[in-house]
Amino acid sequence: MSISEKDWREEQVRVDEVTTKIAGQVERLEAQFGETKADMVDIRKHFWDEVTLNFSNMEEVMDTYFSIKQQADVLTERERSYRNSAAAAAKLRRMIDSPYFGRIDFREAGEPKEEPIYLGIASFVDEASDTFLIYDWRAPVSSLYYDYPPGPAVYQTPGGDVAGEMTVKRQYVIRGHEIKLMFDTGITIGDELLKQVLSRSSDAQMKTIVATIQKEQNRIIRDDSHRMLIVQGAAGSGKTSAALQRVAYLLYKHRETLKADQMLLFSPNPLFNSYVSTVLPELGEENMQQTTFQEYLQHRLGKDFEVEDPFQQLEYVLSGVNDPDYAARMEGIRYKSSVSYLNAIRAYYELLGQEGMAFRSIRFRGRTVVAAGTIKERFYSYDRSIRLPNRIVLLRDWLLEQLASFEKDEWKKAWVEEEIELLSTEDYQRAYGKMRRMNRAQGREVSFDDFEKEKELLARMIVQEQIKPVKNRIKNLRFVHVQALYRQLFQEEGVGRSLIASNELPPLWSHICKQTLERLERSELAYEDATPYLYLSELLLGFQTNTSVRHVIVDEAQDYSPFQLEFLKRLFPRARMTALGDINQAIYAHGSVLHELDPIVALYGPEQTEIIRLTRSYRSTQEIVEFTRGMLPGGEEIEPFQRSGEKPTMKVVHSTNALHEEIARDVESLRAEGFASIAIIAQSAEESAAAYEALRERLELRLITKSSPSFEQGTLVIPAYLAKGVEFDAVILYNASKAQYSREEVRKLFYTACTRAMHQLRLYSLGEPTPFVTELARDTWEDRTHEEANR
Ligand SMILES: Nc1ncnc2c1ncn2[C@@H]1O[C@H](COP(=O)(O)OP(=O)(O)OP(=O)(O)O)[C@@H](O)[C@H]1O
Repeated sequence: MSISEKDWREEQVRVDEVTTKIAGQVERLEAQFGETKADMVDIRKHFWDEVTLNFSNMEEVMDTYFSIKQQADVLTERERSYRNSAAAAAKLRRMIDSPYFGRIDFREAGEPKEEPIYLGIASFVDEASDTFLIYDWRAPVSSLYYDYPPGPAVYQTPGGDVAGEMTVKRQYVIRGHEIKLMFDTGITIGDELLKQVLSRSSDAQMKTIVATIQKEQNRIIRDDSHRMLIVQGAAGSGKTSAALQRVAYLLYKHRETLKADQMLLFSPNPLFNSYVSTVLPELGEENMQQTTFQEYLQHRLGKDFEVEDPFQQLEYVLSGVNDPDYAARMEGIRYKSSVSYLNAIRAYYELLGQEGMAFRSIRFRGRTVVAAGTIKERFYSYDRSIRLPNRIVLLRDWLLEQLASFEKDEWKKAWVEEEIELLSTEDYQRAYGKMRRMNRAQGREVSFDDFEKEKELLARMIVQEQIKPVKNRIKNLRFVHVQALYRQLFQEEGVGRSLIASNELPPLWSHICKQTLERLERSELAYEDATPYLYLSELLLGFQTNTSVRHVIVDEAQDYSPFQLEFLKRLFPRARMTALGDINQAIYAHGSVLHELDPIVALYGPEQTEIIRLTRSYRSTQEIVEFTRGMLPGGEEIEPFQRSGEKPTMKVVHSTNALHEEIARDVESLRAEGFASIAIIAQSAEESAAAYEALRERLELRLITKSSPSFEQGTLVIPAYLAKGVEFDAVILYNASKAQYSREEVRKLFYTACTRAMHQLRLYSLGEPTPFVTELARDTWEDRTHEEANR
């Protein structure tokens, strides 16, 4: 639908009017917070002038207290008002440049006239006329823009549904308060603006998509009625984007009660955090908290074990094929993340309620205070109907009593006397001072005329100091020997075998047991053992919980095992969860929760769970999507967005030298074509490092490793698993050979790597190419093997 000259002029006039008003408002706000700031400085400077200090009697002390409090309250109030006006001004300042991106004209049923509604990143009300010149994209009425083409339409409000007719739907690109592009959308016309947006260059950081949110994505963003929202979406279908706009939406909708730091995003790797960190600030919202599951495991288990991270595990899976233990490890990885193992651990916990608990003796200075056997006896003497973690609490209290009675006579022991003699004058003085303070705090004023009395007190204090760590260990329930209990599951005569249903027992179980025990012996915890170990420990000792987090978003959820999600549910008992994933990008060797949706749906039950599927892929050109989807069974369901480019290419070379020459030349030509972000994707960290070493002499480029702090624009060499979730203008697949990619286990990794490309995908193969490509329809890719280098 073409827009008339007159319409353009009128729209530009409106943009000018609105931006002038916004600028006026910004000026007023700035003046206002300038004043507040001056006030704050003044209050800080003269704080004590306004306060009368008098401590002569209780009444005066109280007066002094209240006068200080009053001053402090005034200051806090000014600071809050300053922060609020500063945030409002910052948001509006962004809107001067681009005040809005959409318009709908909507006539409510029963009303004579339609009303134009303009949508922007925040609402703007004209103070003079008290009318909304711009509506926040998250306002109830704004959902019409995302959900309907022109015609009959309905939106929901807290007061009920509002039906009517949409007569115009218009999209704008406004920059520097000038309309650059403007489209009217009809039923038959595709999304012009989306096409424009998608053909741009990729960025080192993700961008907001508010102007072009698609209907099915809008469902994800606005779903507020389920405890668990699962999004299963193809590569590039906007899962992460939708999740981030969802955070912004929820912060807006629940602005009175929900704060950004009550929302937590679990991302696939630390690099990803920097990639998505600009989206919310761009929308004028604060960033949510971000972490990785590994960070949490490390925090909880890092003191006791060397905890393997998922990337180390994956490197082994990729490169350890010739290791004699490989098959057992692979089977172990799969089994230890399965529902069957989760059930076995739960059954183990039940069993431990009856028998088999393991404890550590309580010892002090090499002597046993309470032996492990005695602790065990005591534990099983408690009523079996008391829940196991509660019995442990009873045990803890009992052990503390035992320790206290042990401590009572300890000060008379010879070692204490020796310790006193060994005290330097300084230590003595310090101990003496401390003793006096302690006594005073307990209301005892002791005179130290009596040498014997003084020595006794000192001796008691020495014992108290030394016994403190033992007491703390008891308080922290360290007397429960979780390591031995976990080990027990794998011991030859152990219980593991009996707990696992015989048809579920992995064939290589004995070998898995041997491997696991050897590793535990070295105080190492394999990635596949880390969550089960922690889960068992929490079942026994009580789950640690975080009740302040209200919303947990799990990105790349296909990489989580049922254990891990169960864990998150327990850890955040008051949170809703959004899990985003793509089963086709499940790169780890373990089973994925998304594979069969059952375990993930079972987490909160089907009534509280909503599943949304996204099949349209926005990232890559139609040619790249047609190529990559062929690699997957059922891939034909993935729909490309109509944006054309070149077909992916494959070039076979026969020496590493030729490989590097060709890649270097290709990068130069891609740069010359204006592509700013180019990734050379290798299979593993090892291969990336080798590629980087060889290419750095020929090209300016950066190597990305798991400890790189952020992505930057430019040419990168990166292992496939770190490129997850991220995108590049052009992707060069470093060595798509049969030797590297033929096992089924790496198909998804290969798919993930190829789907990172937005505009160009070029594959190189040293020797025979991967069957993942050669078995694809021949018209989906181009063979450039026999082309001259200088095409
Ligand atoms: N509605 C939209 N408007 C504009 N761009 C969009 C839209 N939806 C998705 N995109 C773009 O498509 C690309 C892919 O989106 P995103 O990274 O969110 O997908 P994803 O499903 O998380 O992908 P993957 O699973 O492959 O990591 C991004 O560049 C994003 O900006």
